[in-house]
Amino acid sequence: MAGTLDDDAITTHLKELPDWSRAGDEIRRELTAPSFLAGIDLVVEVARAAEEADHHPDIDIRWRTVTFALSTHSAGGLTVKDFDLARRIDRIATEHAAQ
Ligand SMILES: C[C@H](O)[C@H](O)[C@H]1CNC2=NC(N)=NC(=O)C2=N1
Repeated sequence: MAGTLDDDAITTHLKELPDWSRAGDEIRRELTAPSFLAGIDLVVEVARAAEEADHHPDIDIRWRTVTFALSTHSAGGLTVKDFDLARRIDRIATEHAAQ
């Protein structure tokens, strides 16, 4: 299993992910989809990517606003798996025109 990253490594990863912010042991991104259903489509695609990676975000859906939170619960902190999935979510968001 991937080990937890230290503060320096987390800061370095976050520099490449400007839409994500750290909140303790997790990173978060809030997105606004063009419509409620577009947000749901985005969530479904992220869910497929999460299953493929066997790594699952916490997801909050409020009309067109979707928030993803990533943490590696089994490791007790942030690992490369979180940043890999964050990059994947960014690509999916771009395809869905979510900001
Ligand atoms: C057995 C399986 O690999 C684990 O339960 C996975 C599933 N998805 C997970 N997702 C997240 N975010 N953190 C985990 O520690 C985690 N563990």
